Amino acid sequence: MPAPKQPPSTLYDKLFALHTVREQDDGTCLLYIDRHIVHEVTSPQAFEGLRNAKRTVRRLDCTLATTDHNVPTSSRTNFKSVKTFIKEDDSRIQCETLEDNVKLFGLTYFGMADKRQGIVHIIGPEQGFTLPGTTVVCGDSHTSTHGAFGALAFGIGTSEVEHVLATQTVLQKRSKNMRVRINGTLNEGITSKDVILHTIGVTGTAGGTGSVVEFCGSVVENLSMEARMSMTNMSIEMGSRAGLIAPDETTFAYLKGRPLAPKGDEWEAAVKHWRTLKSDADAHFDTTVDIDAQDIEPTVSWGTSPQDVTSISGKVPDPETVSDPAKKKSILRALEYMGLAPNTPMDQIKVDKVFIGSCTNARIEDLRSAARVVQGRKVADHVYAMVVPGSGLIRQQAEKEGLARIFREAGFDWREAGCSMCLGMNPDMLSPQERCASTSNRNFEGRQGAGGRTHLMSPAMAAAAAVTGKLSDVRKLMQGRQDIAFEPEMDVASDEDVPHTNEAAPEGDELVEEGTDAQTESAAAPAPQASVPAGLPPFTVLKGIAAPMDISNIDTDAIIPKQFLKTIKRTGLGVALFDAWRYDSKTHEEIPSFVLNQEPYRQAKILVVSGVNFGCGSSREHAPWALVDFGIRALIGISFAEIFSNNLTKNGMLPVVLPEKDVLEIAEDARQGIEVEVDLPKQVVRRSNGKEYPFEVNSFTKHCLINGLDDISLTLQHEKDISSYESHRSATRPWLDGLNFRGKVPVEPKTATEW
Ligand SMILES: CC(C)[C@H](C(=O)O)[C@@H](O)C(=O)O
Ligand code: SF4
Repeated sequence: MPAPKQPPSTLYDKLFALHTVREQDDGTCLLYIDRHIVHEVTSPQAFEGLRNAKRTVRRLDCTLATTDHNVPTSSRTNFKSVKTFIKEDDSRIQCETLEDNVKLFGLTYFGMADKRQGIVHIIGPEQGFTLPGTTVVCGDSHTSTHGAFGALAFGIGTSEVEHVLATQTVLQKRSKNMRVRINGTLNEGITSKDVILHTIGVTGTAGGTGSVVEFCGSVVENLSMEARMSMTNMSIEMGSRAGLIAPDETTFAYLKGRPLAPKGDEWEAAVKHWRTLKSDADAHFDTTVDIDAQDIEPTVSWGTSPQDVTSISGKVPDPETVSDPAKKKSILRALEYMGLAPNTPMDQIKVDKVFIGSCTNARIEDLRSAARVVQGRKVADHVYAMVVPGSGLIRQQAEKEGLARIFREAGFDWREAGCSMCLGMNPDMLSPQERCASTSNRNFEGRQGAGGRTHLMSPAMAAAAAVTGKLSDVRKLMQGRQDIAFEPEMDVASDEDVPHTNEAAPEGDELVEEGTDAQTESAAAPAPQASVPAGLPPFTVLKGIAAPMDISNIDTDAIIPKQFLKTIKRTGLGVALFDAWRYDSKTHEEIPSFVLNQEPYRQAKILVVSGVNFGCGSSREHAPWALVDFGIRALIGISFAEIFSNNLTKNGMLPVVLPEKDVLEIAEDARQGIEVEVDLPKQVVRRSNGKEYPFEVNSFTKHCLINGLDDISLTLQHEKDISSYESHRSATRPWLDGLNFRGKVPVEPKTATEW
């Protein structure tokens, strides 16, 4: 009998189906995770959970750890250990905690002494750990980067990190399908960073909410892998769950020969499978956005959200010309923060600092493109400019190609790999009011340092700003210039002949060679039995004071700023909730006008948000932890960012989504200090006048919240399904098993009983 004809599907639909271990009646699916990358910021509490429950890491061969956010980018020539190298206590503790967990659980780890260390989203692709057709997760919102390979890649919160470590799965609902089609030919001097900034300007930061976005069209097809990654990296800034690009010959050529990519016959089999990974011609997309390449100019941001962009030949917007009051208010607020006057030509804005780095633009091509602009020029006198390669290997390659020399001769600071000034969790930070031309992805208030002002742009544009001292059209600087070719192939293996900047063996890194056996053995260790569900406080009916907030796009950096992410605990963050808005930065006294500093809102149990897209940006679960620690258990709003919303429910909190009209009515009670009731069993919000507002909630989420159930124990009840999925995966996609890896791996893991 012929196989039933499959309906046309999108690449996302195919990837989702390929990874579904089981599906519940309400559509919640258990998805198998092929690749898990771990960093020091979002993992300590997850490992703590595993330790407490005496659970092990299910698939050591599918998990890779590195340290990136907290690491100083100063020279590592004298690096001995994290303990002696990292001066800030909280940063050091977070990195040491990762190293302790790496040893305890037996993870593969690229530590600071290893030249393969770097930003999570750079090292995964660089090593061939990220592969087409896989699911990739990390406790980090920019995991979307890996979607450039045709992988379903998305950020998760810390509770989900723990879930993946223990079960190698996540619970997911299907997203909608969105397509961004970019056709035509890019003009001279336009890079993929301009393309994605322009696209976000068109869609807005909430344009992709609820969707997985596939980028396609001739422009995308002609981009290199590095350039594609800059685009999928920023797909999270459109609010989408993930960004995807169908794998093609460019993808395969990039991956071939990478240390963790399949080899020999497995390579052939893998490529055969990868070639099937594309959307069918007649597949249905819920939304399509068409962009004409000719409309894209060098693009820069002027405000405090990645959607606040314009062309370098444009001007700072004038709020007086905007009729929508909410939009006008948000422009006014952004201009005040950015210290910009309306109608200022963008190319007259002077900068103090230039940052070339981050998971968006710290790859070798990015450095080449910046070096082309910089060569033979000097950094402007009043500017401090830095280049921070995305990994130790990129740094090494750039030195080999002479790029480092070009930067140094021009007056750039040439740094070691890490997240650096992208979010200032390490010593690289802006001072208040300092203005920075940055190749990173977020220009939120305080993102690069409290009071710092960020303008997002491409590496070439950032280089142009460095040498001219102001935002500048890079095309003018390139006129009549000969293009320099930087051709050497990048060596991504762990080559012991090439000395790393760290000569000494690290104290903390007890490493053994060739641990593949240990890896495979422990990967095959029997999964622990389900324990009694660890208790979350059950959520039934909540009645209390509701605090009103009416700003749109409140990001998680605002809810809990970066300096508070350096904790290894879940508790105690309530005092830091909305820190920059709640306390004066100089006196640290409460700002009386901020709602949570007022009575009765100090006792608020509910937030009523009458702006859209609350919780956008980072995946930090610290945001819900801070809210719950303050006393908030429910949020009522028009729309919430997806990772944030997920993180709420994993912490026993309820996001209630209602139409704007309803939210505004409830906000009225909130403003008057009247209590509001959220009834989860009946799925209604009730005002004191008795008016009820019904809301939707996924039945599985409702069940877990009402019963205070933790997902891991529930998932482990489906151990048989997970194991049989794994057997099928090994039989059909064997290249995904085991780390095909000749490098160093940590000492053997302890077993749960040894703890
Ligand atoms: C620290 C981490 C949770 C965060 C993220 O999720 O994105 C960070 O990488 C960021 O860019 O804000
Ligand atoms: S966005 Fe910045 S902080 Fe986040 S992972 Fe990328 S480089 Fe690091």
